[in-house]
Amino acid sequence: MLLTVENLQKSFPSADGPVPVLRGVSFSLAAGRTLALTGESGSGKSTLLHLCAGLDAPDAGRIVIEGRDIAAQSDAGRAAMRRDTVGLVFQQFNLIPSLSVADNLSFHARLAGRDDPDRDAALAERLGLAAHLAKFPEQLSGGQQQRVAIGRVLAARPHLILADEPTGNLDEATGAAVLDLMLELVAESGAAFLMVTHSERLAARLDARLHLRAGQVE
Ligand SMILES: Nc1ncnc2c1ncn2[C@@H]1O[C@H](COP(=O)(O)OP(=O)(O)OP(=O)(O)O)[C@@H](O)[C@H]1O
Repeated sequence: MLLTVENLQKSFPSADGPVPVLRGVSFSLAAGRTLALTGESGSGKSTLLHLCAGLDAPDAGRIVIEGRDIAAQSDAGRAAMRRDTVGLVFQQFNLIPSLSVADNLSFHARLAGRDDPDRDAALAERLGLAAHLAKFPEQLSGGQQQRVAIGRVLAARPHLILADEPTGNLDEATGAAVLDLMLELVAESGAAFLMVTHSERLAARLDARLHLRAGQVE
């Protein structure tokens, strides 16, 4: 299994004491498979995604990525796993405004030491960005910006791609087209893909679904 999550627990502090958000979540995801993470607002989807990305640490339980327990790593070890193994796509595109589209595309691959100009050019072509490489993010539409964010992740060739409502800022038609393209490129890359979505329709396009209710898998 590429990703195995076992009995994950996470609470957040509040004035009335700790509030449990994840209450024993377990699942696994194989390489090349896509999984939609659904559930009501507040059910713990983003929290689960952030833990899988090593952006936060669980209170209990295990997150094993390619045989390594991410929670058992030091901060530096977690940062290295994020850089080398995991790719993240958020609802906010999070592009670097001062860098051109071309430099945004290759940014993560460079950090991971996997920069390949020929591959980047082919990826830009597939993403419909070839004519926009010298532009800056603010000169692109939302759909184009999200395609840059997706390309930036794919260019670094992560084995696990985590996406938090990646089409949430796009209109329905643009969102559906961007998701199709993302799924096609993810399938070609062989990565495992975990995506938070509120949309039943988008969730149905992935191989499987994990539905959270009040911090537990339903
Ligand atoms: N850093 C934090 N500190 C305190 N509480 C938090 C924190 N992050 C999340 N929470 C709480 O945890 C619960 C779950 O939040 P989470 O964002 O994981 O839900 P979600 O299912 O992704 O919701 P949505 O669909 O609205 O994005 C919420 O009640 C939220 O207020």
